[in-house]
Amino acid sequence: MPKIEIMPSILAADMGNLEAGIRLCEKSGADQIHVDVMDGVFVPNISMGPAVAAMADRVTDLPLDVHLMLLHPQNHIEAFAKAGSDTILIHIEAECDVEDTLKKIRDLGCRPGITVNPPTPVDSIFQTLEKGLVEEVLIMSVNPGFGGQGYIAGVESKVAEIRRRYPDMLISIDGGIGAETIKPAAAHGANLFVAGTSLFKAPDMGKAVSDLRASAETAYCTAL
Ligand SMILES: O=C(CO)[C@H](O)[C@H](O)COP(=O)(O)O
Repeated sequence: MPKIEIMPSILAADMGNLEAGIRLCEKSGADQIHVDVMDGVFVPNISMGPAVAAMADRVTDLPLDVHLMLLHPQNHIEAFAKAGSDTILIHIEAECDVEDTLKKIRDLGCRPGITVNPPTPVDSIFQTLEKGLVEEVLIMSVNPGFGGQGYIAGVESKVAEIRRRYPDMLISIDGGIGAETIKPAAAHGANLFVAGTSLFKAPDMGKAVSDLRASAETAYCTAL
């Protein structure tokens, strides 16, 4: 079984005290910090930029998994690499030369990742995977732009298809992940789980992280 990792999305943190939110993730046993970057064009919302990623990098030793919901990610990867990102994910739907941008992310010393929106067929990313340009696939289980949305059931078939073709790939799922929805996602082969609302609204984030991890591990094993 691949390592199950829980990645809190700091989009759901109190923006008035983001540093405390990041420290809470670390104290709660999270594995990585997920940073949601929105440009108000690719998605109808604006969130955070490289300065926030740099702050996160200063306050935690956890890896930063940076999700660029940007129409033109190629213009910003250098800034996010400099800010201390460990993984930089771009969208297959972005207006850029996707292969070239993934190569540049790797050249900048980061792990390149590719993200797929709910309406986009999974085979759209196969060429990038075949060419070995991707180290993490992120399957969106909500239409991107806002936290706190409901999980779109059925996207797990994309996870299963990637896991079948690429048994060693890191596969993350993002959107509406909580105690129940993590189970089908894990049972279909996801091993990295982004959770915003369910973790930041939990009365005890440490318990919520352990419970999510335990549910995912059980669901993953049961499916084998
Ligand atoms: O990418 C995102 C939104 O575009 C968020 O990461 C995602 O929605 C997680 O938040 P929540 O767990 O609250 O759904």
